[in-house]
Amino acid sequence: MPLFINRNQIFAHQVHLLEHKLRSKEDRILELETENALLHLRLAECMGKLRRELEEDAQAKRQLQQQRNLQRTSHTALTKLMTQVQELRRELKEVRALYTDFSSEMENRSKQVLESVDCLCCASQTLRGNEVETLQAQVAALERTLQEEQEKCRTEKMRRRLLHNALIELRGNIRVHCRVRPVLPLDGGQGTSSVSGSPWSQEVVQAISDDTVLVNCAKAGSPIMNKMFEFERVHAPEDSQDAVFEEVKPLLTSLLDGYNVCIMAYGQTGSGKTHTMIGSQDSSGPEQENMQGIIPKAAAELFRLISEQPEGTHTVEVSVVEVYNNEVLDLLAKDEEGAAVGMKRDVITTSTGTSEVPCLTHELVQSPADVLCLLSAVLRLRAQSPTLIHTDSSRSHLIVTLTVTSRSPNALALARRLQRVRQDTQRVSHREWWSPRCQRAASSRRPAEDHTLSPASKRRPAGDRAYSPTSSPCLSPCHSPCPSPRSSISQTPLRTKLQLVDLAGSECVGVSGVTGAALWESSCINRSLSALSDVLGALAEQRPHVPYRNSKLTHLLQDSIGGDAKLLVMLCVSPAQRFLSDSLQTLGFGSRARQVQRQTPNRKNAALKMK
Ligand SMILES: Nc1ncnc2c1ncn2[C@@H]1O[C@H](COP(=O)(O)OP(=O)(O)OP(=O)(O)O)[C@@H](O)[C@H]1O
Repeated sequence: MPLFINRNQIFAHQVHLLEHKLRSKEDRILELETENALLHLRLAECMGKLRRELEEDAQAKRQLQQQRNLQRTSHTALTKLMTQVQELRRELKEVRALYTDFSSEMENRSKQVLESVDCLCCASQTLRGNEVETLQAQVAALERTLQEEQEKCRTEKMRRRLLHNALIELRGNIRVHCRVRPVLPLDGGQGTSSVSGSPWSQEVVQAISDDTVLVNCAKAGSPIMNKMFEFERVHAPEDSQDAVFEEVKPLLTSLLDGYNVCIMAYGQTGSGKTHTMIGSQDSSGPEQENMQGIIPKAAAELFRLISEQPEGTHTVEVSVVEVYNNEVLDLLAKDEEGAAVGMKRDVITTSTGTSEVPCLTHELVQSPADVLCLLSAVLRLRAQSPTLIHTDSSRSHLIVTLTVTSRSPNALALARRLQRVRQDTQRVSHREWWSPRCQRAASSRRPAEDHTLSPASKRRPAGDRAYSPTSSPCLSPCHSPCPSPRSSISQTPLRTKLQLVDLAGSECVGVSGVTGAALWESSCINRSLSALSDVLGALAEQRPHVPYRNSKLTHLLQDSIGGDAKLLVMLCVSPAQRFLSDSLQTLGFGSRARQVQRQTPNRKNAALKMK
């Protein structure tokens, strides 16, 4: 073994030892770090657990608080309930007490009543026969008084109506009635078969009294906005055909007093014009009579009135025309084989200024049944076609005219008076017209044939575009009374016309969904109705020029609208929301018609003098 230990070796040994120590320290550090990391992990886990536990704790506390709140509110509610139960018990006790009192009182009273009934029975048994008779007489007298009072009331009502009618006549012989029909499946829109369930069929037009219609114009969801319209008579949906006719009937007596009468139904498509004027055709038997409209009922009433006149003094002729696509068709005309065909006719203005349809077929009728027979034959010819609104939509205006010729002594005298009045009026206006100044103006402006024209037609303003120079003194010897010398008027019968008009309905083509030929029909209908509206507007504003000739319809009805006929416009309206704007338009038309102030006719004065 060497004695000397190399220092280097010692150092190396020490270094080795130190390195060993270092390594073991490093291992220890590594171990400690690993431990530290594990401890961190465990700490994090513990922290998470602790946080969760804290949250659960907080939630449990919240739930506890909620439960406590719930307990508190339920306790309060329970207390209230208990108080209410106590109050109810108290009230029940009071009611029971009241009931007991009441029942005992009732018992007492019924006992008293029974006693008094017993007494009365005894008394009645003891009543002498003549006392009973006195009582019976008193009852009879009371009943009589009641009947008298009822009669007085009826007379008073009638007097009021007559006064009302007189007032209307003073206002110008135009009266406007309105009929609101019931809500029908067609109001609900296409494909709807029931009246309920569709917002369109909501009732917005209502007859609120005998003479007032109320319209709720508000849109869905917005506040109520009402408009009121007043007419001479307003019929509610439940009013029957008879009730409607009763209000029209008094007009017919005027026919025999020398007035022309015109009854015209106006309204949008499907509003009930045909139902009102002609009636329902699909029912049979006695029911059919109730469903008859104004035309058949008016014919029956006319013949009834005639039956009260001296026998054989009155004749009635019927003519029926249709205004279809602004053409006048004679529905009673027959072809060579005798088949009914709608034959085209013209409308002209006669020398007396009245409108006339030359060559129009007039059928002599002897009874209302004859009129019905003719009517049902011509209705087959009338243009009809289905639209989205109405399956039997009339595509034309129908004008049924009953001309009454009266030869009774009274009528002949009245006719003489009328002729004289007319001749005098014409002479005066002729003198006014044919003044030297006018002569000069006329000779410079008009061709030679003009002096065949009547003063009435000469006075027509130049703006009236259909001015006809072809007028002759008498175009239709049978149906246009013309001015004649005084010697020839002595036997002229009295002729009056009853015109019954079922107008075609106005329609919005977007809603009715018409195309092709029906679209053209629609535009013709709307144009003629707006011409009618223009005529009324011009008359209401008393404009010098009234555009009768803008349409065949207004030209045909010229005498009835602007002349001295008694005119009744029957406005037909649907009550439903779907047709609100159409209904407003119809009611506006009626209001305009009411504003027309016509001159009191000369024939009225003559008729009054006759009486
Ligand atoms: N007051 C009413 N009561 C019961 N039903 C009615 C009434 N008015 C109309 N109707 C019914 O409503 C429908 C349409 O009526 P109507 O044919 O008279 O309409 P309109 O006005 O003549 O239509 P259009 O102008 O299109 O010919 C018909 O089925 C008719 O029976």
